[in-house]
Amino acid sequence: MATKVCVTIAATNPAKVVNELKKALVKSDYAELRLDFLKPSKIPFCLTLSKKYLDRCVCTLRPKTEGGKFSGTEKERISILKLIAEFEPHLLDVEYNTLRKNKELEKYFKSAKIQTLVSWHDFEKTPDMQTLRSMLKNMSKFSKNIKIVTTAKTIDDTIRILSIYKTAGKTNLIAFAMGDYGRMSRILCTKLGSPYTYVSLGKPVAPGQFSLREMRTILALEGKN
Ligand SMILES: O=C1C[C@@](O)(C(=O)O)C[C@@H](O)[C@@H]1O
Repeated sequence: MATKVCVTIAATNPAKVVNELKKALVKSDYAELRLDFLKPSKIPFCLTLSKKYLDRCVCTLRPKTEGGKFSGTEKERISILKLIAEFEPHLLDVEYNTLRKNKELEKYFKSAKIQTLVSWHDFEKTPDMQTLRSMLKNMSKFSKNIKIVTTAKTIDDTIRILSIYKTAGKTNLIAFAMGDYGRMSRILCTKLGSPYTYVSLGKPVAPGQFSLREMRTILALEGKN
């Protein structure tokens, strides 16, 4: 099966988002809409403009506490997350820490049968194996789609994050590390079971991201993509 990629789109106005989305989806399987890069008031219009592509989109509304840009209150963010859910994207990325603290939101997504991607990031390090394993276990209570993204400062960090695929069980796990040392994990995660890997359209949105062109070139070396 061909390896799948997802272009992160972090544009700051709805017209640009749709423009980049159209470009991205020519060569990418999915696109991630980083809706936290938009003013909250512009998000509904952006979703309407992107509507026909949303079945290939992962929607993300990352708060500042998790390395995102969302500028409104947490109450606003929760209500926008519910609005995004109504548009039924391919996946709705929701942080583990958001779901853990908000049982009502968890119930809402479950009863509306929303496909969530429960996510957790560490922008400083890659925790030890035991911590990673228990994160995976705890996150799997919320969704079968799980994303754990850490920061690698050594090759051992990169090997450790990739090692958690051994305990992924039936989950759809996306696990890799950011940073230069983590770059190889962005490729290898797809070989270990990740449903896709994140790339950029041009400039990296996160440390170590390959561009769509670079990743497609790397994957084509295998002859199956
Ligand atoms: O979680 C991720 C992965 C990412 O941080 C990356 O490192 O490619 C990019 C983010 O936009 C996305 O939500």
